[in-house]
Amino acid sequence: MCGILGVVASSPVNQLLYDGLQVLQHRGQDAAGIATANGKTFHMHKGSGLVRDVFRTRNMRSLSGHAGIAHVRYPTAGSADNLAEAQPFYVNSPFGVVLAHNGNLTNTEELKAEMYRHDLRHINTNSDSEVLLNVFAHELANRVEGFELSVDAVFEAIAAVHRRVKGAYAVVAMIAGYGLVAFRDPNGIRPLVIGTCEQNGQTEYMFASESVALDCSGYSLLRDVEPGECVYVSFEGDFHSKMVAEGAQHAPCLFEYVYFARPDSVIDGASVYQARLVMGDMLADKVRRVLPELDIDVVVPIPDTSRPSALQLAVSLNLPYREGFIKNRYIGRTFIMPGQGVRKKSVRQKLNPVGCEFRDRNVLLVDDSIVRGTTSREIVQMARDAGAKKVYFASAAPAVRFPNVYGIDMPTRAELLATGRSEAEIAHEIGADAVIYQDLEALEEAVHSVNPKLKHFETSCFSGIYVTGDIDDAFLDRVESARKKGSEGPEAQMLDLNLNVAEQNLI
Ligand SMILES: O=P(O)(O)OC[C@H]1O[C@H](OP(=O)(O)OP(=O)(O)O)[C@H](O)[C@@H]1O
Ligand SMILES: NC(=O)CC[C@H](N)C(=O)O
Ligand SMILES: [Mg+2]
Repeated sequence: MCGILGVVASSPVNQLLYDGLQVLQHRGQDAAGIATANGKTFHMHKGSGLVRDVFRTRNMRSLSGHAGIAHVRYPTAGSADNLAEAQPFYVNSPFGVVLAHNGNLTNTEELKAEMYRHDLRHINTNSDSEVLLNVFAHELANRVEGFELSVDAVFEAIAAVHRRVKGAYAVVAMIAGYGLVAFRDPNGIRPLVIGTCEQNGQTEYMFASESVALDCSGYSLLRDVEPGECVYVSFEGDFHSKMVAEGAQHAPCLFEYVYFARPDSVIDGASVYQARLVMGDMLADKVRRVLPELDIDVVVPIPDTSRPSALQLAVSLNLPYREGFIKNRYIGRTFIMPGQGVRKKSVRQKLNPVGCEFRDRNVLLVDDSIVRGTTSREIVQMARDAGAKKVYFASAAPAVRFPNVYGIDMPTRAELLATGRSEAEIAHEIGADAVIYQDLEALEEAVHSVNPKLKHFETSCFSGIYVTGDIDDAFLDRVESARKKGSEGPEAQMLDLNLNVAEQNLI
């Protein structure tokens, strides 16, 4: 899950973008980049690592201009350590276009072949985002009259992008000399909000993956970019928008509410914090049903993300809530780290038990989700080592049994703890006395209750139902066999998919 930002302002935006990226750091820890527009010139700097490590003063100075886009990366295509896949991406025709993308395309291989054969465009990395940029640039070039670009041409180009591209994409892009474009896929799987701020007698616009970036930058949340909508803000600050996708149907990703987004963000009109509180209430109901004897002395959250749900669960069950694990504030999020080895090591570095909360007690550990089981396995053992009598483990999300193909690195069924296992087997696997999962209907209801307008969700990792309608067993099998062949990380998968394209379409 990456984080994206875009801004059209009336004064330099380099610091604004840097500060905004720091607030979105939880969405991607592998690489960061900023591109600014100054007249018809783009300035860009990107690198591997955290935001604070990528930008030096000299880099910041070179990022001049009153408009810009920015990105923090959590790779789901290509590889984690390939700097060439850090974003934004740049292409020089037409006009010069830069683009930053959150999500994952599901027809990358077909598009890549089309690019090569019909559009005569070269794609130089394994990133789906570079493909997306080139589709946009090609469709834009087809609509340029003389040397002028009209707003309608931008809208038509994005309409054509929606016809060609499948999967999840929330995007900010800039066209040199013209303006900033923001759009979201027709299902609105990935989030994108618009904020405004009055400065120097002008309305400034900011686009961000999460509203928290607006709050911290002094912008007010205006609304979300609608699924299938295209928003265009000229560098002079003129705002235009149009619904350009056919058959858009809103189905935001449920996992944003479970794990990815910061709790202080509002996504698609639903407060993530409130949704997590309701998840806690609903999970408490489930715990009551599964453990009617309720032989629990204390509720302990697994920091950070599960805290609001765990707190509300404890309130609902009338049980003490205790911070039994202390989190090292200098270690990042474990789940989005590349490589199982580093993820496993990081759990122990990140979380340490407070002995007195476990000794001779029956504890209910609460996490937002169990994916690979990296965290839960280690945590249950730590609780036992600290002297717990019984260890129950509750998850505010249902069992994750299916790969995610829309921008979360859960590519194979084999690496998901819950695939092919009953709840008793999962409990055995992580060493817990029992595991209690939220029901999917309850999770959907939790988010729906916070914004009743949200009726459908992207639930594939729990349900196996893929909203874009183009994912079948053959697709998943291909991803899985690519992953099996290679080492860990999305790299092997994408390399293999590209080979498939070469075999099927090009040679
Ligand atoms: O079953 P797993 O594969 O371990 O994945 C699930 C865990 O990973 C995440 O924590 P993470 O450390 O990434 O971030 P957090 O501090 O925001 O909870 C999530 O909150 C779970 O704790
Ligand atoms: N998680 C994401 O949004 C990833 C964006 C893009 N697919 C990449 O791998 O760089
Ligand atoms: Mg966690």
